[in-house]
Amino acid sequence: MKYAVDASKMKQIDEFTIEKIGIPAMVLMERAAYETVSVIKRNIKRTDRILVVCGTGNNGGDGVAAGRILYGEGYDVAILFIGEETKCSPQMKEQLAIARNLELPFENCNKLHAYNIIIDAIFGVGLTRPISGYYADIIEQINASQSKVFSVDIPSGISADSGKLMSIAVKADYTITFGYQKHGLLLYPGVEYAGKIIVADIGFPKIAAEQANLDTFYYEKEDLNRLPLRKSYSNKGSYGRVLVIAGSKGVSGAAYLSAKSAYRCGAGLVKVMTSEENRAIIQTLLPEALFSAYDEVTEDSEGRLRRLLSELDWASVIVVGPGLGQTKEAEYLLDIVMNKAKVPVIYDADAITLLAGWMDYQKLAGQSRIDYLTERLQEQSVLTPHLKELSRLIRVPVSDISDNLIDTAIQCSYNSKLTYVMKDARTIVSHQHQRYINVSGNHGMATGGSGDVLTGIIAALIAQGMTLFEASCLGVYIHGYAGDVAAQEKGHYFMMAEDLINALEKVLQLKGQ
Ligand SMILES: NC(=O)C1=CN([C@@H]2O[C@H](COP(=O)(O)OP(=O)(O)OC[C@H]3O[C@@H](n4cnc5c(N)ncnc54)[C@H](O)[C@@H]3O)[C@@H](O)[C@H]2O)[C@@H](O)CC1
Ligand SMILES: [K+]
Repeated sequence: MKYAVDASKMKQIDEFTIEKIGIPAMVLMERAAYETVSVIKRNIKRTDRILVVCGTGNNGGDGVAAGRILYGEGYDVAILFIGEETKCSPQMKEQLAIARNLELPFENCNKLHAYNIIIDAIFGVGLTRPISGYYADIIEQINASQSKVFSVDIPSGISADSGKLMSIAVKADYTITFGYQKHGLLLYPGVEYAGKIIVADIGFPKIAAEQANLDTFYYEKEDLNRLPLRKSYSNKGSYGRVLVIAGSKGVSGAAYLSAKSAYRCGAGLVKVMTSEENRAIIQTLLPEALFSAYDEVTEDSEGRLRRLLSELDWASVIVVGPGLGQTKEAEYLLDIVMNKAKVPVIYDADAITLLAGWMDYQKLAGQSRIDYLTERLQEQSVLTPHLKELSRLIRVPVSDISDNLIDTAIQCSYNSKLTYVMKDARTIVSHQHQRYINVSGNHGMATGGSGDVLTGIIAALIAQGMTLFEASCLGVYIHGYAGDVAAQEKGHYFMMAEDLINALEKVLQLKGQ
């Protein structure tokens, strides 16, 4: 598990390190420059011509210092300084003075084509407004060049907070980022602009991060070790009972995928509750699953309610929604789950659309929609909307959500005990003040049934004793990792949801490796 920061957290860490600990800003800058140089040296030739493009802030200062170090080692380097010198930060002024004392060559912009390596040190985490004019022209020229580009801290033009373009951004081959991953390097489109990302330690002390209360993290391969322990002295009762309330007349695929994924991730028992019509197909495709019809024709309504309640009591975790439809019947089932379930519930797909419909009906808008969910759903609930479903749920346009993923996640969960899994190319899991950004997965997973698999995985992890937030983060990571394995084996075009389930075999075996 690693933390990621936005611009304001990074500033807090910087300031604490400099002001409270007493490490001078110039020392940090020199270390940043050395780390940058060491990555660059590993990836260029002695004969390359290097242009360092520097802005007025400390990002520019890092660039000038890196240029100076390379120059000292005999590389062919020039500095292109863009901006007004009077507006430079104190450290940038110092770096410029040192470079001039050493008579480093300074270049002007129309010579960009004469260099084949560009160090992009125009803007870092201090970028606060859209880029225009001269700066935008230079960035356009960098992107049009054939040069190999190294971005210092973050590609200039990418928002460190959201990953969005501040009108235009440098397309880098490598990004050397300091101290911590930045949100903007993990989120789209920033991740595509960054190229290969190297997180370099430049000596921020641990205590600086602690006082900044870092609250956003991501997982890496070793986090697969978080999978719940399996004990040798155990039986199927030890690993929980997942009830999947899914599917409708003639729609059985979602229920099957969810239930099978839950089994494949270690759940002890999985029961599919679906339409009687799906009995034969579910029992044929997944004989391991228990079966219960929610629409048995022989029952009266009281008998039916009693049976449904006993199924809820049987479960240690409930999934409701995949392929359930939006009929009166689905509404009835959802209502029972919302009011009667005493165990964790994962609300997915049609269940989320139905919830949105209820709020439309009650004419709720804005924050009151989020508050309604907080009040109406029991604390032990996970909601797994993709952005379109989330848009319907909280009545915010999809474009606004995707421009402000992290802020939306904060808004949904800071005052609530619910866990939100906001599914996108970079899924965000949010619970109270903590957020997880998922970095596994690929576009081959944008295929029918992929979400049903995720729901099953999360349910299995909850069934085996993980907290809802932990299970959601790890579930999303495993799901994406399985997608990466499937893409490798089958290709992005060919792969489909069933391949994700098959790939779980390899992913889960990575635990302990
Ligand atoms: N403060 C520190 O101790 C350290 C900072 N470091 C570097 O410093 C960077 C942050 O430095 P700064 O906070 O000085 O900020 P930046 O260097 O990222 O850029 C801010 C400068 O650009 C200007 N600016 C912002 N948006 C603009 C726009 N759209 N058009 C034109 N000008 C614009 C600002 O007015 C300011 O002068 C980090 O990304 C990192 O590279 C590193 O040296 C490590 C230590
Ligand atoms: K930069």
